[in-house]
Amino acid sequence: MASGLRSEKSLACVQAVPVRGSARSLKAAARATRQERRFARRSAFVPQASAALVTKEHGPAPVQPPSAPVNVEAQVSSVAPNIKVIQSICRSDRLKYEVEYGMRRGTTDNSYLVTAPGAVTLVDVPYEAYAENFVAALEKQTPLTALTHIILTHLDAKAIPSLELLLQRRLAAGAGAAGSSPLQVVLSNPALRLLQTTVGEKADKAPLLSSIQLVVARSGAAVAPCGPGADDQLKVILTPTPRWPDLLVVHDPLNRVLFSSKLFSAHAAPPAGDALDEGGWEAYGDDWRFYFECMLAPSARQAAAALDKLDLVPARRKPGSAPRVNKTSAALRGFFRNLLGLNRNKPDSPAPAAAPAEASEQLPVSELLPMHGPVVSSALTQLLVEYRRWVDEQLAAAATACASVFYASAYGNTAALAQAISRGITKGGVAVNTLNLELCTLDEVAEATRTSQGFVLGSPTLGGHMPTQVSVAMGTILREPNAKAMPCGVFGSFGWSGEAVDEMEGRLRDAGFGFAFDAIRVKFKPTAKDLLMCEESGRALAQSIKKKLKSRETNVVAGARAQAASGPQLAMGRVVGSLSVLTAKDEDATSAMLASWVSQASFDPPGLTVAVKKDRAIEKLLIVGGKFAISMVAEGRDKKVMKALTRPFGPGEDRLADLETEPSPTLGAPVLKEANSILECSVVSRMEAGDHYIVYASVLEGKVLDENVPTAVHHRKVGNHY
Ligand SMILES: Cc1cc2nc3c(=O)[nH]c(=O)nc-3n(C[C@H](O)[C@H](O)[C@H](O)COP(=O)(O)O)c2cc1C
Repeated sequence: MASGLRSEKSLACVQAVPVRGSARSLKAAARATRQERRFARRSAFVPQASAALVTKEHGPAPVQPPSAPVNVEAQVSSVAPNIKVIQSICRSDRLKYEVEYGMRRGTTDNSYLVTAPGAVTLVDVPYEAYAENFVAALEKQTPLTALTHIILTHLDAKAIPSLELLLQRRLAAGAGAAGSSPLQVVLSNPALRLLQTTVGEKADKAPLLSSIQLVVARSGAAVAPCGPGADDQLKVILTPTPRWPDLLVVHDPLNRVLFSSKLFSAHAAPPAGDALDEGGWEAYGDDWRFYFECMLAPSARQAAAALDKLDLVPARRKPGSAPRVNKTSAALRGFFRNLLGLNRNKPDSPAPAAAPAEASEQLPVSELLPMHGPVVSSALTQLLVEYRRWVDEQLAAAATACASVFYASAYGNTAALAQAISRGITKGGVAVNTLNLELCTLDEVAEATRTSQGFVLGSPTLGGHMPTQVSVAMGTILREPNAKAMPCGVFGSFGWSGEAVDEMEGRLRDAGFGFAFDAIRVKFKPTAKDLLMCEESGRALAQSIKKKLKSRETNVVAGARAQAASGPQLAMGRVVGSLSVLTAKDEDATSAMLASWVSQASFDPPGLTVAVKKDRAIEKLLIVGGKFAISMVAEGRDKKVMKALTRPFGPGEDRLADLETEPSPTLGAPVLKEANSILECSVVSRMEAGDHYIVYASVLEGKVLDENVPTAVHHRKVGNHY
């Protein structure tokens, strides 16, 4: 298709190709129409547009408002005696170059500096916005002329300016003099091609490539020293995924750390002075999971292959110059392997730890050094266990049902919608394959359609139409014989007229397709409410797919559920809870749910827990720091409330429409006028508990509205449903 990066599929934002030449932009600005000028004033999020999507046929490009400067900082910390991490940090959510939404906690781009006798190795360079700060921080750690190796675990087009700046400064500092050994840049083949086509094509930058030696990484190859011993060599392992075909990780056997690149990353900026995951799972568990769901869940097969290949085993840091043999005891190793699910197909296999470490492919790790977010140390074992579980969940879902999300996006707005819809599908228990139409081939579109049970199509409106990439892909989808039987949906961001979504909807409707949710049209950048609606729409598609698959199997009626209930489930049904309505608010997004699994959990400070099913869209609003209100339902008024909240709701539908509400005093979240008391809460922590999250919240405010009526109790017959 349009882009040169044909083999790449992508969940998130397009590989933006810079629109070159300010002169061209100025001329275009002079020709901009009134509407386009209005667009320029209103469009808040305008990163570099994708030149492949925004073509001349769409008319002159609107004036781009100057991007507000993003505050970035660089923080350097030691993570091992000879390893430093340079964290390029953005504490706002403005740097959305990968995950397009939900980046409330900022992010970091991590680079690592490994010093060994005769070698100084830099692992990764950050995104261009950090370039100046990063190079300045690096220069404080080592003269640039002392660098012997750079390993690029993944090369994004937007990180290339940082690499260029580093190489320029290195040359200016006198590197490359006759007789000096060249700087080796180790990278995978796809990254090499990207570097050659971008830097190599710029006349002023091409000489930078001749100042370095490009080394294509082979899996298992030792690429640079990491310590004094002959065996102390950084080893490269290729772990490509459709989104990141160039991905590789690097193992340091001396320090027992893995430079894990995108794996085990999170978009969260640790507090100043903290490079590690202080606070462990409680502090970052949600961030790791969110990153996994957005970035790796759509490539679960490749993520599983990478985990199998790496075979990571938690190990203690080697004291001093201890021998290289992994001393983790056989029993401990067997335990971890079971925990990580690595023995699951070989129940009778002998304890793998019996073999010496050198003979096995296992990689002992005491810390994971990812590309984004905190260094994983205290939560290491749990994160390894959870990754395996998340991957297995995705593979299990994919074995039964899969949906494809096809989209294109010039400015990232439609990409943000695609991500939220994809997450909703995943949460609904259906595997997702998200393809950026600008980066994938038509064969991939056809193959994805053939292997899916539902699909969603997203497009921005450019020049009054959907871009050619979307229209051509749509033709491919329509030609697939199985497509018509699938539930589908359309979505898109637009500026003023929004024809693309109408065109897609019209063509699909005319061809007799059935829609799982109403067309989603969002003006410019989606708000919190739009994204919540997208998640709900994704979930609606997942439900529709599952319903179709189920209708082919035996129908499980509600009564059968009770009959099939076992002793423990029947006994669990006798556990009662007080009936309440939980309402959460975030910017313009509000959601509500009936909650009877609410319990007081602390006297001082006053605190309570609520169990929230993992697939609920409201879960997104109940992250740490999220605010919510609880309305305790009064006895005698429970039937009306139950009726109003247990009916099915469409995506974006007001769940409180049938109930009388008013804003709560401090948070402004809607609360029931007829409640006997209300509580306003702030989420302190949450943990996974089977198919629910247990949310612990401190109570900020509370008020009794009706002293005389007790709270309604929710009685059930069985414990396998509410
Ligand atoms: C060159 C150009 C032409 C556009 N033409 C239209 C148009 O005809 N109608 C419209 O509603 N919006 C138009 N827009 C606005 C985009 O649809 C809007 O910015 C949208 O948020 C882009 O979505 P994206 O971020 O997914 O690319 C245009 C934008 C550009 C840059």
